[in-house]
Amino acid sequence: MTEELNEIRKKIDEIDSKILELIAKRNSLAKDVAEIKSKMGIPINDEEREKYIYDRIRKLCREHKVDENIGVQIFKILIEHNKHLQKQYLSETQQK
Ligand SMILES: C=C(O[C@@H]1C=C(C(=O)O)C=C[C@H]1O)C(=O)O
Repeated sequence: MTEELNEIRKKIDEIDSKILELIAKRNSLAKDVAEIKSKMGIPINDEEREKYIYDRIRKLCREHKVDENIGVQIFKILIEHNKHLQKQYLSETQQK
């Protein structure tokens, strides 16, 4: 029983590591996006793009039988954090 639980927890730990790796990859794109937007003179926030992402996430949730609200909540955190990183990057680079 305990061995089986440990095995399952090992799998969960591996999945968590992969999720974190992907979050880091997503975050790392913030600088590139911010750079391009700054050059183009367009705002960091893009509501249309966010709507597209949320609609797509809802669809993926339905396909994978994941609760849509959970999916949207997770991506809200990721998107808000990405915008924060973009703002942080621009304020750091524009000060120099
Ligand atoms: C990354 C972008 O900037 C913002 C952050 C987004 C995200 O984290 O996916 C989406 C739209 C923008 O509000 C983008 O415009 O693609």
